[in-house]
This record gives sequence, structure tokens and C-alpha cells, in this order.
Amino acid sequence: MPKVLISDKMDPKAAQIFRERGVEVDEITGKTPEELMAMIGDYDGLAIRSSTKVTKAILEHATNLKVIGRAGIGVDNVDIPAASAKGVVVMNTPFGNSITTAEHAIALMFALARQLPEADASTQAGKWEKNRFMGVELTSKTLGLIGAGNIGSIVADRARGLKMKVIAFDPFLTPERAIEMGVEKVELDQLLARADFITLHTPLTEQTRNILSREALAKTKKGVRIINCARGGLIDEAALKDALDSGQVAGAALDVFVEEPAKASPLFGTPGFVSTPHLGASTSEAQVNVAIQVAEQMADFLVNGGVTNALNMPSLSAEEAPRLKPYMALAEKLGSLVGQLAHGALDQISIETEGAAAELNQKPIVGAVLAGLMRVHSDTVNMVNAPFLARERGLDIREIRHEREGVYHTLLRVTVRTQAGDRSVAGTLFGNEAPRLVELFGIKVEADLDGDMLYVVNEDAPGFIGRIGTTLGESGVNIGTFHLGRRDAGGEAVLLLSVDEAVTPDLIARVRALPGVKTVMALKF
Ligand SMILES: NC(=O)C1=CN([C@@H]2O[C@H](COP(=O)(O)OP(=O)(O)OC[C@H]3O[C@@H](n4cnc5c(N)ncnc54)[C@H](O)[C@@H]3O)[C@@H](O)[C@H]2O)C=CC1
Ligand SMILES: O=C(O)C(=O)COP(=O)(O)O
Repeated sequence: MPKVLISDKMDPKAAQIFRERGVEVDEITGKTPEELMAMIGDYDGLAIRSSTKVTKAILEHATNLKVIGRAGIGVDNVDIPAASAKGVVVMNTPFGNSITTAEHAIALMFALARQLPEADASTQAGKWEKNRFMGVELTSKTLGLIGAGNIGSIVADRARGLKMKVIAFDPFLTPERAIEMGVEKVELDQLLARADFITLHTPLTEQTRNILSREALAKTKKGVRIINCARGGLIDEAALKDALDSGQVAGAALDVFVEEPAKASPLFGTPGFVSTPHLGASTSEAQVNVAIQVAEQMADFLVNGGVTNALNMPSLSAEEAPRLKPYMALAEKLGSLVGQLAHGALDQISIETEGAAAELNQKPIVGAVLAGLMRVHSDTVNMVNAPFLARERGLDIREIRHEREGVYHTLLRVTVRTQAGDRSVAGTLFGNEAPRLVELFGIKVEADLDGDMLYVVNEDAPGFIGRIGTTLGESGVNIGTFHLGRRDAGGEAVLLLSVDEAVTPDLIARVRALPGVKTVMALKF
């Protein structure tokens, strides 16, 4: 039974779903990195929010880990390259808390416009400072959206409902989408110059880090109010403090900080500054949504192999999974076959599909070919880390779909480029489910690729099959299946034998000693 650790506070629905789906679950929150390192080895899955930091060091101890599920959106607390290299799938729940977070941004915008936190504190202190708190209206003001994705577009929608003018800076926002959203697409400098309020909704990346830098803040409209419900690090906090002090920025509301938990900050106590402790996603509705989604996605993966919302591997829907399953088995076997047979460095791999195979989602097929190929050299390779490792080794990966149907109703061909030239293998599915090799290095040969096999290339000559049968018999090796193919009569012939036990070096030496034998190799599937 797969076992999952929930290491951050999560709605109880998550644990309930794991149990219902046959996944064992422990909920242990608030552990130090050292404590997490000591326990992570027991688990197949790790369910987190933003508190747990899944570092490379933790992943190194995660000997059984297959999936990390983020009950939320941002995954900047997960070292995704390290997880990918280890073959661990990382998934998030990209929509479950977006409305809630957008609402928090709007709430903070009102809090700034009407100085609600300060007015509340003053009133509850018995001061009744009616003349101290003069606000501003939102109607007709310009809201500058930095990042117009899921959350940004909900914020834009709500802001338009408040009769604000919305302008957006997002390099990936198409003009059509901007029209659909009812926003004006602008460059960052224009946004800074024009916005009365600025709200940030981008992930934290190398491009967005300090997007509101000291220089950017200096370009803002005097008296601007800024909201950040996305990620700490998007704003230079020291520069923001100075801009608040100078009055360049009239108000700033931060839900997220460079260092979290933020227990001290020069910003604290600054007039016009409002903060919440990373509460963007904290509503009961959003927490139930993300808990249910993450548990279902992780259970799907651990129990059935379904992949949804993974950040480091292609999705595989519950409908596609059964159709793709035999193709992935075929793809993995063909990848493994070329990996075992092709010698020396490979610099290019082409994965061609024809007929029915060409109509399927190609990404999982490509992932499975690469996993088969790379696993020849490492036991820890799987569909997740294979493409990553292949690219790291400089392998040029090509996907080619042929609409036409050839001799076979469905065909998958894998060709690798080696120093000795191209090497190609092809396979089909018998009865739409049984993987079958149909071509090996240009020679037609039909074979199942299963268990231990012996691969022999020899000169096609009478008597050879008898001799090899005798040699195996004398070695006490039982032949399961026997497949033959040849380029042309009297030319090069290929023999693929499945055998009931592992092929020993002694057997290889005996076969190699037979007249006419050019190559002998043990294969394993
Ligand atoms: N405070 C909280 O509790 C929560 C925070 N978040 C954070 O909100 C952020 C946004 O989430 P979503 O809207 O769901 O993400 P999304 O992926 O739907 O949208 C992000 C947008 O940022 C844009 N973008 C990327 N690079 C950019 C750049 N250099 N300049 C301008 N725009 C750029 C993208 O094109 C995309 O449209 C994430 O960082 C997420 O972690 C999400 C949920 C809760
Ligand atoms: O979903 C996100 O990106 C968030 O930042 C929410 O964080 P949380 O799960 O509340 O710690």
C-alpha cells in the first residue's frame, strides 16, 4: 500500500481521500528539515503547502518518493530540477485557490484605499479619529496588473466590477486575451507611470525577482498603492520602505515576504503599510478545494499511474491512460532495445509514430522510449527524469508523426544516431495490446521482447540453427521463443531467443565460438 506524508496543515478531506483510495497517510506538520530528512525515506508521496521546503538535501533522503503534491499553486518551495533528476513527479492544484487569492488582493486594495487596519486599531483604542483617516475612491482609478494569468484575470474582472480601469503588463498576454479580459496591455514602464494601484500576480522567477526594484518604484506615479499577494521577492522590500517613508508610495499591502515566516521587518510599523501572514489562499472553500484536488491527483498517480497537473511530466488523463498503456510498454521496450544494442555515444533520437499511434498524445510515448533507453545505464531512471537526463546529456530528441498508415495499423519506430550510423527498431501492437518488435536494424524480425533474451547476428548459412540449439541444450538453457530474420538469403541474419534463465558469459562465449557468428549479446527486458 503506498504511503503519503502530509507535512503542512491541510484540510482533513485530504487524509480522508487518501484513506478511501487505499493510500496510507501520516499527518506530521511543523518538522525541521533534519526531522523531515530522517523520516522522508518511508514515503511514496509528500503532500505540502508553502511551509515545507523540499530541498535537494531532503530529496536525497527520499529513497521511495514518487510524487510531491502541492495543495496550492506556487511551487517555488520545491527544488523541481532536483525532483526531476530523481524521477519524482511534482504536481500542484493550479486553480483551487485562485478566486480566494484574487479576493484577498481586492480586500487589501480596499484596506489600503480606506486605511482599514489603522482605522480599526485607532477606533478600538478608543480614539475615534474621524478626521485622521481620509480615504480614496476606487471608481475610475487605474489598476496596474503585473501578471495576467489565472489570479490576475480574476482580479481584473472584480476590479472592472468596481469600475476601475485595468491595465496589464504580462509578456505572455496575447492581444486577443487582453480584449477578452477587458484590460489594456501595456509595457511595464507605462504601467508604472499610469497606475494608481499596482497588484502583482506572477510567479517568482529570475525574470520577475525584484520586478518592483528601487528603479521601478522611482518610476511609479506619486502616491501609488501597491499590493503583493503573489510571492515575496517580487518587490525590493528595503526600497519599498524608503518609498513609503518618502511618500512616493502612499500605501503597500504585503501578504508575502522575502523571508517567511516574516517575524520582523523594517516595513512593520511604517505608516501606510498593511500586512497579512501569507493568507492569500486561506479560506475554508479554497482549502477544501486544494486538499481534495491534491489528494485525488496523488492517489490517482500512486494507485493508477494517472498524471494531472504535473509540472515536470506530461499529463495522462484517466481516459487516455488505458489506451496509451500498451504503447508505453512498446515504447519502453523499443527504447531499451536500442539502448542495449547501440554502442557508443548517441547524439540524436527520433521517435516516429504511424497509423493509430500517431493519433495519440506523443509526450508519454516519447517519455517511455527515453525511460527505456536511459534505464539501460541507470536503475533510477523513470518517465519523469528520463527526458531531463536525456537533455542533460545533450541528446537531440525528435518527434515525428506520420498521418499515413503503413503495412501495420499502428507502428512506432525509434532511430538513434550513433558514431557508426543510424540504428532503427520498430514495433507494433498485436490485438491492440501486445507489444511486438517487427524490425531490427533494417531486418524484418517479429519477436516479443520479454525477460532474458539472446541476440545473435550471424552469416545466413545452412546448419546454423541446429548448432545453436545444440549449444544451448548442452549448456542446460531452455529456449522459450525463437525468432529469425535476415537481410537477404546468404547475407546477414538475426536471431532473437528468449531463454528461461539469465544468459551467462560462458554461454555467450560458446555461441560466439560457433562458425559464422558475428555478434552475440544478452538482452534483458
Ligand atoms: N498569497 C497566496 O497565498 C497565494 C499566492 N499565489 C501566487 O500567485 C501567483 C500567480 O498565480 P496564478 O495566477 O495562478 O499563476 P499563472 O501562472 O496563472 O499566472 C502567472 C502570470 O504571470 C505571467 N508572467 C510570467 N512572467 C512574467 C513577467 N516577467 N512579467 C509579467 N508577467 C509575467 C505569466 O505570463 C502568467 O500569465 C503565483 O506566484 C502563486 O504562487 C497563488 C495562490 C495563493
Ligand atoms: O498556492 C499558493 O501559491 C500559495 O501561496 C498558498 O500558500 P499556502 O498553501 O497557503 O501556504
